[in-house]
Amino acid sequence: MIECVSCKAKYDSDEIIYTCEKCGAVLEVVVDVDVSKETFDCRKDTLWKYKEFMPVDESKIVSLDEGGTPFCKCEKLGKDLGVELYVKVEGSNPTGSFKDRGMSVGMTKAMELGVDTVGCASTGNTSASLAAYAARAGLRCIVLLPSGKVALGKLAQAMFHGAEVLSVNGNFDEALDAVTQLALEKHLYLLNSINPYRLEGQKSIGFEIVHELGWNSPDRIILPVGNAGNISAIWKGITEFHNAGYISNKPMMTGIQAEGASPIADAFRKNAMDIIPVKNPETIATAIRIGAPVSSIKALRAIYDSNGYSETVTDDEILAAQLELARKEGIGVEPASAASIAGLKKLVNDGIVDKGEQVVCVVTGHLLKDPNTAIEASTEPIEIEADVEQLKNILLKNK
Ligand SMILES: Cc1ncc(COP(=O)(O)O)c(C=O)c1O
Ligand SMILES: N[C@@H](CCOP(=O)(O)O)C(=O)O
Repeated sequence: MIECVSCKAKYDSDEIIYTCEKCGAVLEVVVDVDVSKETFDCRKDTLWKYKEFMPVDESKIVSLDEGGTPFCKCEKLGKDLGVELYVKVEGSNPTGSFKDRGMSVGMTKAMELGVDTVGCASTGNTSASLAAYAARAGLRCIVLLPSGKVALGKLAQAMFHGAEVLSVNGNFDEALDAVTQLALEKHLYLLNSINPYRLEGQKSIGFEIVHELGWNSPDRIILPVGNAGNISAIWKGITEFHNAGYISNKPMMTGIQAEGASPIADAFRKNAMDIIPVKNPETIATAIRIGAPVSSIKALRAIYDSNGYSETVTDDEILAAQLELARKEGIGVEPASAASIAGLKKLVNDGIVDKGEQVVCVVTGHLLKDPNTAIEASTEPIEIEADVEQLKNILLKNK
């Protein structure tokens, strides 16, 4: 069953519907599961390990073995900040971002519904993931990208996996409005996170975190927020495991936005439930360059209900955190992902995060998604001849 998050109107799971016909709010899939947590033992480490919680037809699964991503303890960074820090490395998914979790379940639903064309608007990662999963499923794929604002790696993925790529003169929010209209006119099945089945896949990040911690919740989960689906999904997953009795506590959900694209952090500051959309969002972290997040209600609920927090970080803070994570811990992430680390640093400094807290930062996409930003932040290679004496000189000079 699908339910409106606001007026609680109910819809059949066979209906292709994205928002409530009665009040216009976003929808969520209601799952009712009664299995013991031991059920998941000895299963392959993909999100389908938790298949009882995935409300789709098991015989139609479209998968690239997404999920089961690394959960790295960051001793050095954690010590510097005075917290017990873990990083959930979502860049290790098949196309290099957490979107694959959502796409696997969303594409399975598409197969169940028998659609022939799927589509999305994207700042890059959704399109890369959708293109790969559509190829796997054998469906036509249309993606709308804001012209000139998509990182190179993501664009290459969408094109190479065979999506029909449309470059829109406008920003992500405008592209999403346009593709949503196409979906409402039934030209394609929309697989942005406004589709509640996308979030069913992404909730598995929450499942894996508490499972990794021995069926315990961390004190806090911090993640970057753009269209606001992921924070909502992780909270849904945590809540479902809590309701199932697998865990007894829940984390403070903490959403970080870029300063130039921060409607949710702005609403949080005012203790409000409604956002004021940002007309011209701007940030170097193109993945979260979003002014009107479709899941803002779900995200703000997650933050308020969990006694969580929301904060902004500057582009400079994002780039510094990206470099620090790469150099101190060997974890390469794209700029948007580093917003979680930048946010943690700011919240420690401001005394919002307590010393000794157990914190999980979700880093959402791989470094190679945005090679240009990485190269610009690095020192150029030194040109030399293949000469041992010259090499030795350089080694000694740089020691
Ligand atoms: C790498 C990356 N991080 C974070 C986000 C933000 O996630 P959400 O839109 O679910 O808030 C996105 C896309 O939106 C992304 O591509
Ligand atoms: N960063 C996203 C923006 C779209 O988000 P979605 O989760 O609603 O698909 C992207 O990668 O395109």
